[in-house]
Amino acid sequence: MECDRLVKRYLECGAFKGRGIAVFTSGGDSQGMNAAVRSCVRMAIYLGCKVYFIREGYQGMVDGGDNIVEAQWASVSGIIHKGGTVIGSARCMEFKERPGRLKAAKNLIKNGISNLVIIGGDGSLTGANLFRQEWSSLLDELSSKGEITADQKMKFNHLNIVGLVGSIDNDFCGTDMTIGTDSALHRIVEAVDATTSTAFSHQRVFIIEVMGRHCGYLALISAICCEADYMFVPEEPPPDNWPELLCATLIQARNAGQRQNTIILSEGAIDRQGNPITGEMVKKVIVDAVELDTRVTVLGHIQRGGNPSAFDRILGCRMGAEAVIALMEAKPDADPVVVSLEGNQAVMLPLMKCVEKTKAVGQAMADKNWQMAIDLRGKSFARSLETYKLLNRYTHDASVRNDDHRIGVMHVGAPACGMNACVRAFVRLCLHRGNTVFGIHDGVDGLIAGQFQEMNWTDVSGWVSEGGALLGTKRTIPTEKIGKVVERLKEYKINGLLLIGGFEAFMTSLILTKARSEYPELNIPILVIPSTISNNVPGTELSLGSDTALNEITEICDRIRQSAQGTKRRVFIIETMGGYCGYLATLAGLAGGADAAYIFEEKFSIKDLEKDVYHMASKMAEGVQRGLILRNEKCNDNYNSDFMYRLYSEEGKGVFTARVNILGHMQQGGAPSPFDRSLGTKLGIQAAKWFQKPLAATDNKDTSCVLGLIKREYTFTPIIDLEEQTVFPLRLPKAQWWLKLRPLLRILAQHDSVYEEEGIYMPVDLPTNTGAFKEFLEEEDRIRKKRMSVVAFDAQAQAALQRQ
Ligand SMILES: Nc1ncnc2c1ncn2[C@@H]1O[C@H](COP(=O)(O)OP(=O)(O)OP(=O)(O)O)[C@@H](O)[C@H]1O
Ligand SMILES: O=P(O)(O)OC[C@H]1O[C@](O)(CO)[C@@H](O)[C@@H]1O
Ligand SMILES: [Mg+2]
Repeated sequence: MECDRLVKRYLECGAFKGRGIAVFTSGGDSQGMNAAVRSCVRMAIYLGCKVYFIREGYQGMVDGGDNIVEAQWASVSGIIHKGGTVIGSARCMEFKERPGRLKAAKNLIKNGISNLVIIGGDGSLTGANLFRQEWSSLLDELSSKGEITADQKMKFNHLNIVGLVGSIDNDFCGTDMTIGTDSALHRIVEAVDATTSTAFSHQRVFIIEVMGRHCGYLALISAICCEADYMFVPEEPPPDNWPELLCATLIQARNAGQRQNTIILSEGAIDRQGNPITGEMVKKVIVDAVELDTRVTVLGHIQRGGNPSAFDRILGCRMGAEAVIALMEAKPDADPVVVSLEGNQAVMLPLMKCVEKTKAVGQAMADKNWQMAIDLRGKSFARSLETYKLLNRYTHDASVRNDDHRIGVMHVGAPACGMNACVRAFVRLCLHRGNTVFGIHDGVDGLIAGQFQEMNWTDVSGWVSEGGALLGTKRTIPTEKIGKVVERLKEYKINGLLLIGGFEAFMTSLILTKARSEYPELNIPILVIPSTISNNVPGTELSLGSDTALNEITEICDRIRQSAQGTKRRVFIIETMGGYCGYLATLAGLAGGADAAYIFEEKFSIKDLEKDVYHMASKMAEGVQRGLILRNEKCNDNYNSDFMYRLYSEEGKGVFTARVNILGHMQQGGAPSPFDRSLGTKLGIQAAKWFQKPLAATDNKDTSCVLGLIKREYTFTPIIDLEEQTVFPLRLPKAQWWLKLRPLLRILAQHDSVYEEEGIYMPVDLPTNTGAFKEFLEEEDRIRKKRMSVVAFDAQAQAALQRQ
């Protein structure tokens, strides 16, 4: 099987021996900062650097002393699941002035540090850039005052900096997501789901104020995720007559049968004159004009609290490692970079350009150039804004009507979170364009049985927050039943079909498309939206529902590990779903800080298992109490969960005990994650737009596609083209982008084999004068020593047991 390994980076262990590097967190804390700190420390140690924490952000740098401490591998153990930042963060006024920065420079040089990883927001990164620009003049001043030696001045004449954007606000231009934003959205969505139920009981209006400073991202996405009736964001102040518009919207919703309303207000919301719009102002408007019972809830710092989401942990891991590599490879004359995320790819962007662009948004807002502010926030922001507006208009769009369109929407496969949001958005936009939409219940079986429901605007109200598949779903594919499917489609005059589901939806579409020559009635546009927790459908990098599943697994792993507190050394073997696809096991392994994640795509032998068991034992010997091993349900028929349990139990005797957890259907999740809600909504919109073309009968391959997310773009790929990109017996796409994350998972788990793999599996006739051969020997030596320490520990433990 072909794997997407193109992006694999080869870096030798110890390649940058002796370099001094420091990592710190600054500005408002955010969830995921710990994952980034952990990753920086471990990658730096892997590369042979001496790595320091600077506690309390710039304040610790200015104060020096105990605030600058060397970090060890174990210093970052057991922190990945924690919110906030274990090394502290601060807003430091002293650093804004030169004397403060002078003290900071002296403290860094005293500790031999001239490489900095800054994890913070735009302010922190601006400060770091200024510091770097001033560095040589600061050194001149320190040297002239005799506070550093000439040697030190020479040795540390250059300051390298790399930025990681850690902030819940997602206000930094250049990255799709800043570390912490996704977790803040989790908090907001949980809170709004909670207020919605009480609002329903009392028929109330809730105005929820969310953070974000001058950026409306959190407000905008949470408005989409929570079906808010009205929203205020700073980048697009409401029209001057907003009080009337707002009240009319609320009344319209009530007339349509809604018992409650949600209004999302960004803390930075302003009117078109630039004056703040507050929760109390909005409340007064509603109470005075329409006398609805209204409450204001300010979510405040709750949004910055709690455990990081799976996404933020993974983002922190990826960005942290990339930052250290970028720092080590930085040339003195090159511009400093910020590590960003573009789609699924980590990219390095010029830090100052991003800071300037970020500042330009503020300027555009100050100039009341709202369109410019939106454009500068990026395409995704503008698209989200459009999505929100489209779904909140109750009126039909008279300008673009397609009244002859009769489109069916159904699920095929297992339920996945986000499916309902997708149906809601699809139904509403289609209705908006004058189409007739039929919800087909219970998949292909329901279609054949004629379970068609004509959908109205209000039929899908409240669907975004619902897990599972409200239309019902089944795994049946129409192999032997094409004739019956065609009969029903004809009966209901269906001239377009949307399938939202997993590999079975893909198969159904392929079967129907291939049957077009036999059944001309199937010459209708057919679209598949991949939606499965397994993330195994070709034509997309991410399928709907997989983010919720990942969060479920991550949370369960946290709980399982915690359950062993007080228990002596224990290893948990956790089996995840996914069929043959190792996506969930790998990503949950990264998010959970797992020691290993076994997947089908990456072959492993008994030797690997043996090595991992010894590795685990040696970690335990060094004081680690708990181990986490993930295995995908189909990673290997013979080395199944029971086998692994027995292996770990047997080999761990006297050192640790083992337990197995097979997670099963709980991975499908309860309430959808914010990402799945918003992805489902956006995919539904894209699908509805796709169907607005004339629905002419044609067997053109472009009329049967998969709608996926590829490199952050919504992409329509003809299903016929995807056939050759698929391994059908394994139900897998041939290329899977996430396989490139495997080496990182192993490095962060201190899995020595990873980057020396070539060394270990080297042919025996390797010339002995090569570096690779030397590495091979060193690796052998390391493993041998580890084994000895395990054996020694084992003997000690056994002796102790005998004494009892
Ligand atoms: N222009 C600047 N020059 C020097 N230092 C700065 C500058 N701007 C910010 N800093 C330093 O960075 C710290 C954090 O900045 P700020 O409070 O703007 O938060 P941030 O990094 O933007 O994060 P967030 O906005 O997410 O809270 C400041 O307290 C200060 O120490
Ligand atoms: O924690 P503090 O200092 O009260 O700052 C709150 C601000 O920090 C953030 O949480 C992050 O920048 C903003 O959303 C909010 O305006
Ligand atoms: Mg900021």
